Order: sequence, then C-alpha cells, then structure tokens
Amino acid sequence: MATLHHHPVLSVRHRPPPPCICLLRRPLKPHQLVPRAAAISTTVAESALQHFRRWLSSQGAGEGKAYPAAVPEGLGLVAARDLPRGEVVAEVPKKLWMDADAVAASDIGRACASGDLRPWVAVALLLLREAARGADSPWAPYLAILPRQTDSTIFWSEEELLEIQGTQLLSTTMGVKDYVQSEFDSVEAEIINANKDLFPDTVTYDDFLWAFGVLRSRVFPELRGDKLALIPFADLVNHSPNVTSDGSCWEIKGKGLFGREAMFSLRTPVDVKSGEQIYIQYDLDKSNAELALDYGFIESNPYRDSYTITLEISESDPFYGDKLDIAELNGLGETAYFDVVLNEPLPPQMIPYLRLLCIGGTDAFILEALFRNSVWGHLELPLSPDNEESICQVIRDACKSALAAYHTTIEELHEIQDEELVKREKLPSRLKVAIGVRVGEKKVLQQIDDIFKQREEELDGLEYYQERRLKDLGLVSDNSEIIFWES
Ligand SMILES: C[S@@+](CC[C@H](N)C(=O)[O-])C[C@H]1O[C@@H](n2cnc3c(N)ncnc32)[C@H](O)[C@@H]1O
Repeated sequence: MATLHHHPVLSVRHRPPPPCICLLRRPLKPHQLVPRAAAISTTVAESALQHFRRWLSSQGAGEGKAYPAAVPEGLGLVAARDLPRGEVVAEVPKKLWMDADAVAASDIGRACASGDLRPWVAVALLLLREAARGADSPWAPYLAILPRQTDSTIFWSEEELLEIQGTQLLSTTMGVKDYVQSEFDSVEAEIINANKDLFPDTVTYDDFLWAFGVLRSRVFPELRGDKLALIPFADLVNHSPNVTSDGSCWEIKGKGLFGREAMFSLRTPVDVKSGEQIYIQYDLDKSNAELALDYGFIESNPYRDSYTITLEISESDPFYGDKLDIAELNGLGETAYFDVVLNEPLPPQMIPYLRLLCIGGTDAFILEALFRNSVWGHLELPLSPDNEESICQVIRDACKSALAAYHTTIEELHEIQDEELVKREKLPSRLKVAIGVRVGEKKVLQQIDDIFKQREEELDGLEYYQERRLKDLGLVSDNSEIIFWES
C-alpha cells in the first residue's frame, strides 16, 4: 500500500518570516460514511459463521487446531485444543487467497490487466465484484462474514471526527480518504464505467472505501505491493498488546518448482489453552494513531503515543541551496519527518536539522563550502546563542499553536477526566480511541515543549561554536577565560 505522509507541516524558515505550523483545517467533505450494507447488523449471524466453517473444511483450510468464533473483537480464532507456542493454527491454500493471481484468473482480470493499476486497487475491485456476485462467488461464505466496517477513523461520522479535531490523526485520516477518493475517481472512469458487464450495479465511493478498509485492516503488513493478499481464516486473528514477540508468526510454504500448492501457514506466537482465543502482535512499530487508522483500536502503552514533527527548508530562505545541500549530504532532504515518542529522547537528527534551518545572520559563515564536510558535526552542538534561541522559539511556538487546536489543553481539569474516561470499559470504542489519541498527542507535544523550555533556560550556560573553536586553538582556558598570551 502506498505510504502516505499527511502530517501537519511545521515549516521552519530563516527568521523572518516567522515559522508557522499549518494544521489541516479543511472543512470535512460531505462524504456519506454509510457502509455498503449498513442495514445489516455488525454481528455476524451464527448461520453465516457455520457456513464459513463448512466452506473452510471443504477447501482444506485449517486442521482442526483452531476455529473461527464470535469474540469481543468481532470474530476471532479460538484454540480447539491446548496449543504450544509455534504450533501451526491455520493453513490456507492459495486457491482461497484474494490476491493479484486471483484477480488475473477472475472475470475482471482482463479489465485490470491494462495500465498501471495499483495491486490494492485490483484486489479491492475483486472484493467488490465478488460481493456483487452474491452466492455465485467462490468466496461467498468468506465475504458474508467480513465486517461492514471497523472502528478505523476512515469510517467515522463527521460528529465522531470532531472528537479528534486538531490531531494529526484527523489530518492523516482526511488525507487517506482523499487518496482513496482520487483512486476511486480514476478506477470508476477507467474500469468500472468502462466494463458495465462486470460491474452492472452502481459502485459508490463508500463501497470502495469499505474495500480499502477491509484490506487495510486484514492484510498481513509484510504482504505489500504485488504480494498483497487477503487470506481468509488467517485474517480472523486478533491483536493483543500482551504478545510482544517481534518475529513473524506466519510463512508461505510449498512454493517453488517441486512444491505443492502454496499454503499460508499461521502459528501461535504464545502457548494457548483449549477454548482460549489465539492472538498475535500486529505491529510493534505502529503508533496509536496508525493503529486507530488501520484497525480502529489503540493501546495504553506510552511508546505508542507519538507525534510527527515535519520540518522544511523554505524555498524563500536566502540560504536554501546551501541548506538543502547540507541536509542531503546527511541523508535528509528539503522536508524531514521526525517521529517523537512519549518518554523517549528526540530523534538524534532533529536538533542538528533544526539548527540548520534556523541559521542566519552572522552564523551563515558555517554554510560556506569550506565547512561542507564538517558542518553537521558542528550542528550537533549549539552553534550560537541566537541560533539556539531560534530553535527553541520556533518549536515552542509551533507546540503552543498545535496544542491550542485541540479540544482541551493538558492543564485543564477535564483533561484528567478524559484520561479517567479512557479507562472506563463502557465508553464507546470510537470515543475511547479519540480520547486516547488526543491525550497521547498532547502529551508528546507537551514533552517537546518542555525539552525546549528547559533548553531556553540554559542558553547562557551552553558552549557555542566560537568558544569551542577558540578552545581547540588553545585560546580559551577551561574556566572560559580568553588567554591572550602564555607566560
Ligand atoms: C484482521 S481483523 C481480525 C478479525 C476481526 N476481528 C473480524 O471480526 O473480522 C482486524 C480487526 O479486528 C479487530 N481487532 C483486532 N484486534 C483487536 C483488539 N485488540 N481490540 C479491538 N479490536 C480488535 C479490529 O476491528 C481490526 O480492524
């Protein structure tokens, strides 16, 4: 799936003009967030589940070690007997996967073969086509148990989205929906409307968004690009924060010249008792905002709370070319993203990059070609009182304005109540996600502001480039006195 960068941008430029933080303030588009089959209950009927189970065994999936069942997270996989860690719990033959090969072999294969259709769009079209075929589809029992929507923020109503006003999650969500809309517009024109025999019924943006949401929440993260595949049965496995093993819990077996048909094989990452649910870890690296966007839940782990600071070298900066050159020499670019995680130090390259952005006036000598190879090393330490003060002001102003855009500020009493609310079981799941992400982002912003506030207070005691240079030349003593001559 394409990587989307849709964070509010913190544009830091050489002073003046003043840097600004631009948070996405677009009015929400009047998308109807009603899923395709909203009238259908979100709870899967027992008969559909039984039909799905029969279908799985008739197709040679499973092996009796785990079975699909209704669980608190919707559907899930339950152990049919005690299973030790590493035991295979689901085996799904390739003929059941919904992937590029299934698209090619299906009646939409010809229509999807032309052009440069993204793999996820092709599989989304397959989902929609097969859903429209109803009982005639070979995947009908699987399609019948797919949720009509999840709690992913892409499915939230405008009212629900108000709860994440001011957050990066809102901006990312709107960016993703815009992206899906633009993919839909082109696929509608080029494939859906051009192949009325294959898509006789109207396919709406909401249908397409549903298919996108299904893929986003169910595809195993490593199955990207051309390998993107929906794996019925295995994709019922839910996530638990208690599973912290990093390694993959699945593999594809039997591929190759003499191999039997490819088989997706899922293993339990932990011991499970008979009748208990099997869980995996979806992704240790995802932030709460990413979990909310992809799956519609969050965790209470502080390491999931993060805020992405986006810094840019402004084209109007008089030293634009030199700064860009230096950034590129050090593996960065005109725009750089820094993920700041709660209770973690700032990403190591963030402060040097900030110092670079804020260079101006008498500090500009450091940008000269002569210093090109050593400049980054100098930027890892304070350059000048002016420059250091600038980076503090720029970040603190940006944090202040970002914090002001949220529902509440961290100091307010009702914020503490918000945190209490999250702990309450009864809270609607989407509100829980909204409050959790909101509070998490604000904590990280507050943490960033605190770091730069403390730095601001220490400005007088810092050692700057000129002082370091004089020391290197033996012209300053250890107690910072200038030595004019040795006795
Ligand atoms: C891969 S599917 C798992 C099967 C899904 N539960 C179902 O009913 O089809 C991922 C979705 O399951 C749900 N889910 C998985 N783990 C969860 C968790 N720990 N808490 C809440 N929902 C979870 C979310 O809706 C998520 O988008």
